[in-house]
Amino acid sequence: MQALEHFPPTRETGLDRLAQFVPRAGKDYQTNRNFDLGSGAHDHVSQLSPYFRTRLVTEEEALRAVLEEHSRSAAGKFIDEMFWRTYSKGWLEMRPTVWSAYKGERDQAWDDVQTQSGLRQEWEAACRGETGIECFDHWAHELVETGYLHNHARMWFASIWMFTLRLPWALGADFFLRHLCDGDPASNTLGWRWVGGLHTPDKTYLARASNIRKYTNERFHPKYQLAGEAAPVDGTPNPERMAPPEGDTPDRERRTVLLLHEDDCAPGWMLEDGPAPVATATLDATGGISHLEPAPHVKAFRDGALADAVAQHGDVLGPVTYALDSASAIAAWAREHGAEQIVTSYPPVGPAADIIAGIDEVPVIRRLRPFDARAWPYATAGFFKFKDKIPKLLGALKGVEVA
Ligand SMILES: Cc1cc2nc3c(=O)[nH]c(=O)nc-3n(C[C@H](O)[C@H](O)[C@H](O)COP(=O)(O)OP(=O)(O)OC[C@H]3O[C@@H](n4cnc5c(N)ncnc54)[C@H](O)[C@@H]3O)c2cc1C
Repeated sequence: MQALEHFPPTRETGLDRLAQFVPRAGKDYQTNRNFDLGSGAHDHVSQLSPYFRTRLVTEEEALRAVLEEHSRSAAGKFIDEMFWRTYSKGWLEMRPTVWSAYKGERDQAWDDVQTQSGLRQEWEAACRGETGIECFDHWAHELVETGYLHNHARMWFASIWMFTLRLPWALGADFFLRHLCDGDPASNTLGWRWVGGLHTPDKTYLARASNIRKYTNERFHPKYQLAGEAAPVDGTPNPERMAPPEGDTPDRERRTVLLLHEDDCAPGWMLEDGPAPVATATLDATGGISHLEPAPHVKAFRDGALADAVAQHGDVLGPVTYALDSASAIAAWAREHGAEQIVTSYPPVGPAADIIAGIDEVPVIRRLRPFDARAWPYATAGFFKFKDKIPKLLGALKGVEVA
C-alpha cells in the first residue's frame, strides 16, 4: 500500500516528520506553501495532517516545536493554517447539523447516481481520473494512490468537480473522505462548502487555468477547459450556532473502562490524571465514513494509529479489545468488565461521535482536551474573527497569557 509507505501510522514517524519540517515552518513555508510540485515533492508543506487527524501528534506539540525555533511572526502563516483545523472543528461542533445534512445530501446524490445513468458515468469518470482534464485526472489518481493531496490541489479539484464537471458537491466530499489518510469531517466538509459558496455565503472559489499553471510550476495548464464562472451550489445554509461542548469529569471511585477512537490516539493525558482503566477497547468507526467502502489505506491508517496508541501505553490499559464497531458492542464489552463508566476522549462531530452517541446502558464520560475547550468557543463566525484570538490561544499554550 503506497499510502502507508509514505504515512506509517506511528507517533514516532509523526514526531520525526515534525522535527524535519520545523526548520521549514518559517519563511520557506510562507513563500512556497502554495506550490503543488507533485507527489514525492510536497516538501514545502508538512504532510503532517494524517498525524493531526488522529492526534498521533497533537496540534499543541506542533505549535510548541515551531515556536521554539521561530518567532510568532516568522511562523505566522503556518500557525494560521494549524488554527484553520482547530477553527473548523470548533465551528462544526457548534453546528453539528451541518454534518448530518451533509450525510443526507450525499445519500440523495448517491440515489441519483444509481438512477441516472448519465450522472453515474460522469461520477465514475471523475473518480477514476478519466475526464480528459489532465490536471484533474492526475489529482484523482494521486489521491487514490497516495491518500494525500496538496491543499491547493484540493481547492482546484473541488472547484472543477462542482463548477466544470457540475457534479454534486457531497459526492466529491465523499470521494475525499474515502481516500484521504487525513479525511476529517470538519476540515473536509467546511473545505468543500467553502469552495462551493456555502460556508461563506455566495463567495465561491473558481479554479483558473493561469493559477494552476503558476502553482504547479507549469506542469499543467488547462486553458479553455475550466468553467469561467462559479455560482454557489445548492446545499444546506449555515444553521444557528449551539453552545460549545464542555466535556465531562470522570468519577475516580467508579470502575472504569477506556475507549480509544480515531480522533485521539494520544491518550496519555487521560491516563495521567484520570482513573486507571480495568480494560480498554478501540473503536473502528470507518464503517461510518461513507455508504461505500473506504480505501484500504484509510482503514489501515486508522487501525495502525489505534494500535500504536495501545503500544505506547500498553502497561496501564488492562486487557485490550480491538475494533468494536457499534454502540451495542461497546456496551456489551463494558458490561462484561463490570464497568460503571466508559471514559473516552471527547469525540468531535463525525463517525466516532455518531457511534458513541448510541451508547445508553453505561454512562459515557467524554473528556475534552483543554486546547479544544479554550479554542472551539471562538469559532463563532468566520475564520478571520477567530484569527484575532490566536495570540491569546498561543499565550495560554506557552503558559503566558497574552492580551
Ligand atoms: C476541499 C478541501 C477538503 C479538505 N479536506 C481535508 C480533510 O479531510 N482533512 C484535513 O485535515 N484537511 C483537509 N483540508 C485542509 C487542507 O487541505 C489539509 O489540511 C492540508 O492540505 C494537509 O496537508 P499538510 O499537512 O501538508 O498541510 P500544511 O500546509 O503543512 O498545514 C499544517 C496543518 O494545518 C492544518 N491545515 C492546513 N490547511 C488547512 C485548512 N485549509 N483547513 C483545515 N486545516 C488546515 C492541517 O492540520 C495541516 O496538517 C481540505 C481542504 C479543502 C480545500
